[in-house]
Amino acid sequence: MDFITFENVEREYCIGSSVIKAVDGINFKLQKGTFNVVLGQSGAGKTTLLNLLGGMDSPTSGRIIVNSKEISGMSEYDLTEYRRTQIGFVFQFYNLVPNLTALENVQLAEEICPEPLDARDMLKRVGLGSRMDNFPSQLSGGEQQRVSIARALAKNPQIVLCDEPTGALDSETGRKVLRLIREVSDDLGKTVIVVTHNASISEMAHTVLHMRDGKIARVQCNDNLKDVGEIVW
Ligand SMILES: Nc1ncnc2c1ncn2[C@@H]1O[C@H](COP(=O)(O)OP(=O)(O)OP(=O)(O)O)[C@@H](O)[C@H]1O
Repeated sequence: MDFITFENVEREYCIGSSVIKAVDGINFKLQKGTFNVVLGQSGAGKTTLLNLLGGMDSPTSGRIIVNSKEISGMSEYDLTEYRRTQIGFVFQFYNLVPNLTALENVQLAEEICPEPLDARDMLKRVGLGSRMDNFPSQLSGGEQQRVSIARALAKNPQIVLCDEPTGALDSETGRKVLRLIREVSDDLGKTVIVVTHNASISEMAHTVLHMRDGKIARVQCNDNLKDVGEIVW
């Protein structure tokens, strides 16, 4: 059964008298537990798509269905609940709280979710078992991104949304972070969606949504997924 469905979804923004169609009538379906990539140039509508799926924005028209529930048209109250319980976010610049340790940053997730996973376990899972008491400023960029992945996982969400998760990292660290995100989908059965400019990442995804000018120009389905180590960056 389809886990995520977008049906004729549009998102317009009005600026003065002009209308920008950030997302312009898109249709796609994604399956549970898969690793997916949204690819496109700057301004193509990738972040808008991610925000719509994450319940941070609502479509101007069309339907978004997640796990058999329509989230387009949900009340603010229900959307807040959806964001809290179903969605983990990983951002390009980590968004960690600077005056909290790695552990405390991950524990934040525990406080807002009904069925969180153990923060210490999640930090161990991302290879930071020995760095739990460090503040973000004491960690490298790749380590900070791993804390943010642990924080997203600690919410125990169905879906993990990643907006340019390797954008601020060098290529080797980026590979390690991507391998970790892929493992999350493989081992924990999470549905992962990664927004990126980096076309080479698409070879490790089940589904690639190629976006251009707010539209999905092509949906690419891969049967033989490459490991991140096989990808030419
Ligand atoms: N809140 C907003 N108000 C007005 N216009 C917006 C808003 N959000 C996005 N847009 C516009 O919608 C279009 C798509 O933006 P979006 O951020 O989704 O693209 P993107 O593919 O993620 O780009 P990038 O890779 O540069 O982040 C752009 O023209 C952008 O300026």
